[in-house]
Amino acid sequence: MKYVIGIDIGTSAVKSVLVSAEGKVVCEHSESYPLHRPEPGWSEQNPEDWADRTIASLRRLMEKSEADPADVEGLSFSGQMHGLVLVDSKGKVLRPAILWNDTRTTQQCRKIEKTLGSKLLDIARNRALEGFTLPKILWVQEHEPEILSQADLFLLPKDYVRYRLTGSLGMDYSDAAGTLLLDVANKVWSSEIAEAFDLPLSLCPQLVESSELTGTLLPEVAEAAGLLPSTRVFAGGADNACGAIGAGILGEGKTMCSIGTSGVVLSYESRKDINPQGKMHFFNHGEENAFYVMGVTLAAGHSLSWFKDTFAKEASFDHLLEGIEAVPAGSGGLLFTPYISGERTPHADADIRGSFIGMDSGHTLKHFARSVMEGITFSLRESIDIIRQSGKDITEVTAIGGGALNEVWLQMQADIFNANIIKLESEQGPAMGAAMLAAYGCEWFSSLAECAKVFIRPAKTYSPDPEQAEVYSGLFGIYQDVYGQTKDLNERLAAYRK
Ligand SMILES: Nc1ncnc2c1ncn2[C@@H]1O[C@H](COP(=O)(O)OP(=O)(O)O)[C@@H](O)[C@H]1O
Ligand SMILES: O=C(CO)[C@@H](O)[C@H](O)COP(=O)(O)O
Repeated sequence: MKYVIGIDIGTSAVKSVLVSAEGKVVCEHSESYPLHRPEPGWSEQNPEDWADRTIASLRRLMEKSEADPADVEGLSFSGQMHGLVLVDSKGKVLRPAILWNDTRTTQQCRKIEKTLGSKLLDIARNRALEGFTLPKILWVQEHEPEILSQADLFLLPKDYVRYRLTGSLGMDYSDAAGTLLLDVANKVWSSEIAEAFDLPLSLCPQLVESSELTGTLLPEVAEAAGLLPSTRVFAGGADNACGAIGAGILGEGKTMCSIGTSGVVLSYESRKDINPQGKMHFFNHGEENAFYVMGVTLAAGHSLSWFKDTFAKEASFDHLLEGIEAVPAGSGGLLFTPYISGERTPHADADIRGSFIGMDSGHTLKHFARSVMEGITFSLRESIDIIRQSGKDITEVTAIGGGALNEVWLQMQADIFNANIIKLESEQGPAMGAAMLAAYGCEWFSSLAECAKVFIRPAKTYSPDPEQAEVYSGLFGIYQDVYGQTKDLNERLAAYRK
């Protein structure tokens, strides 16, 4: 039996899957790591935690599966996007990584817009958002110049882990697209953007394709991970690009919805010359010379995990959501907006915060839990609508991420999106996509699409219930009004956020 391994460096944990040549996930293992919030709006992780937990996760995967290490032909990565890792010329990390959901960089975003004007959308194809990497580099330039002056390279989370496992440095196009330093259509670093902010182009790592061979495991890493030093390591991609591969979003007309820490609605795009004018993200795919458009809910799964940790800490997700189907659609008039860390799509607003509207003395913990799930899903529906308005037909959506573990949530997605929802055998889309990149890199298949025919296993389809869809359609209008009605209140409350 031969295998590949996919590793997803998520925000909450690293997840590893061992996948057979038939595309079956024979074993999976997850190791979590902390997220630090030293100031309101900041979000940091220690890159060493990612590397350490990845090696531990590989060791446990090999021990649990009892697979022969000689049968593991290759591995690859998926990683949370945009996080800034600065390393010196010896590869030493210079400060904690600043993550995708850190919103300290509003001023730097305004500076980017002012300096580049329309060139930003022409070259990087995306607007300046707090989560992206260039604003983070400019924040370090302004607030910690002594750190930036020591930096030899910037890396993204999975690139740092790959470097620690193989000793080789590089970044793939799908992740580079989320930095705002890439000329997305032409697949080169933009000297124009770098020069505009006095950044040397040498700060940007060598660019590679996601399926490119980048080396083999360092002997000491191989020993610690229970693998062979000859194991081939392929570059990998952004978690959303890998999620797209793992969900089979490999052709026009295909759409996925991922509910991880963030929430994402993503549609395949083959044209490199479209410019969504910043309404949606537009990034390079992990498939060569393909792209995708995407909308992001900053706190999707995070809203539910925040709710659980705050109000039902001892409960598991399954326990918290047990019986949730008995609460009617609309949660008895309780409406939640998932803006607990600000929002991206359609409201690029780092200052907005969440609300529960319509609290009633009859509401129970279950009403609140259901309204959190509904609010998250309404937010994702806003991205579905923008993609539909751009001319794409969305009748079927593949669901991945931790949120796809709950059947009621899958049905809710069908009802709120008014589309069929496909659940796959494994919800581990990004890790599966990384495993597929390794399988393609190992030349088991002639293309990712051929690999998808074998590796992607639909398990169940959820179709919209017309009555529920009708109820949700009415509520969606009310949901959409909450942003405008709470914006000013939240701006006034911002002074009290300490
Ligand atoms: N059993 C479950 N039912 C519903 N939602 C779940 C369940 N388990 C996890 N989740 C949701 O999935 C999220 C984690 O998803 P995951 O894809 O692992 O995230 P990430 O890749 O960002 O680390 C949690 O924040 C939670 O909201
Ligand atoms: O910022 C984005 C995409 O632009 C996020 O989607 C991150 O890539 C993190 O993803 P998860 O940890 O939620 O999978």
